[in-house]
Amino acid sequence: MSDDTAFLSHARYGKDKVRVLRVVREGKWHHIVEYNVQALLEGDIETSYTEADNSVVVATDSIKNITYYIAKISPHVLIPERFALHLGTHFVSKYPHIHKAFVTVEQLRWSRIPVPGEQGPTEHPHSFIRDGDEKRIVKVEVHRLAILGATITYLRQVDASKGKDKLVANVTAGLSDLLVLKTTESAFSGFVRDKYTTLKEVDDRILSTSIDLSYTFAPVDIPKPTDADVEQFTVPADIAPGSVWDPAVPTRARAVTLDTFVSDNSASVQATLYRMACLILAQNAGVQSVSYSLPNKHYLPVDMGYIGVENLVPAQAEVFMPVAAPSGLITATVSRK
Ligand SMILES: O=c1[nH]c(=O)c2[nH]c(=O)[nH]c2[nH]1
Repeated sequence: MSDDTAFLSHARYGKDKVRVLRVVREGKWHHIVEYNVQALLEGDIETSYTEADNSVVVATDSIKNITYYIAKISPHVLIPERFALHLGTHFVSKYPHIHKAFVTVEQLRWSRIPVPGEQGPTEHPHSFIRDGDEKRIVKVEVHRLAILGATITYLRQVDASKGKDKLVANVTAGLSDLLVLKTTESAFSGFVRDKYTTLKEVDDRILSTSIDLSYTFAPVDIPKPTDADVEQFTVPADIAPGSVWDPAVPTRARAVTLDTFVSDNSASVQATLYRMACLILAQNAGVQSVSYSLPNKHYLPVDMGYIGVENLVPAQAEVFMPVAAPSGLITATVSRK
C-alpha cells in the first residue's frame, strides 16, 4: 500500500513485560534476580509496516524466547547492566538487518531473610523477602555503527556490506520507588508571596518523597561477539571505577542518595536534589548526567483548634494527615561540565 501524503517516519517493535526469575546456585548459597524486561528493535523493518512483509520480522515471541535464553546462558545475568548489554548485543549481532536494540530491565527487590545465628542474626542462603517496592532500572541502547574510513555512521544509512562495523552502547541506570521520610531538618521558606499564596513558611516539617533516580554514562564501545552463534559477551578486563562496568556505581548512587536525604538540613526538595546529583557525579567518573524525579509527598499537621488542642506549631506537631494528591513534583538533571 502506498500513500502520497504519508510515510513511515519511525518504527520500533519488540516484547514488553517479559518476566523472568533467574536462580544462580553457588553451593548452598543461591542468588536470585527477578527482572521485568522490555526488548525493542529498530533496523530495516519498514516493509513489515508498509508492505505487510513479515520476512524482516523477528517475531516478538522469538524476542521473548531470546530474553529467556540469554538469562539462561549469560554469565552476567546477576548484574542488570551487563545482562541488558548482553541481550542487546545479541540482537544486533545475530540479525544483520537489526541495527539498534533498546533493552530496559526493571529489577524487583528480593533480599535475604535474616535468621538467628550463633553470633547474632545472619542471612538465609536460599530464602528471600520482598522488602519494598523499590526497583533497579537499567536502560541500554546497543547500536551497530558502520566505520567508513575515519567516519562512523549509523549502519542503516550506508551499505552495510561495504564497511566494518562496531557496537556502541548508551546506558542509563538508576532506581525508582525508593520511599523515604524524615520528621525534621527540613524547612521551606522565602518563596514567592502574592495573592495566590496560602502556604505558611515553616522552619520544620516532614519531608517525604518516592525517589526516582537515573544516571547516564558516557557512550561505551562493546566488544563484538566472535563465536559462531554470536552469544558470547565479554566484559573488559580492566574496569574503570565509576564506569558502566563498575558494579559499585548503583550501590554508591543509592547510598549517597540516602545519606544526603538523612544529613542535609533541607531548604527545599530542589536544593536537596541538587546536592544528591552533584555527589553522584563527583563519585562516579563515567557518569555524564544525573536526573531525579522527587514527588513532595505532603504530610499536613492536623488543626485541632476545634477541640482546643495545639497541633500546628511546626516542630511540635504530632498528628499529620498524609495527602496522596496533589503532590509537588520536583525534577532536575545535573550534568558534568
Ligand atoms: O521543597 C519544596 N519545594 C517547593 O517548590 C514547594 N512548593 C510547596 O508548596 N512546597 C514546597 N516544598
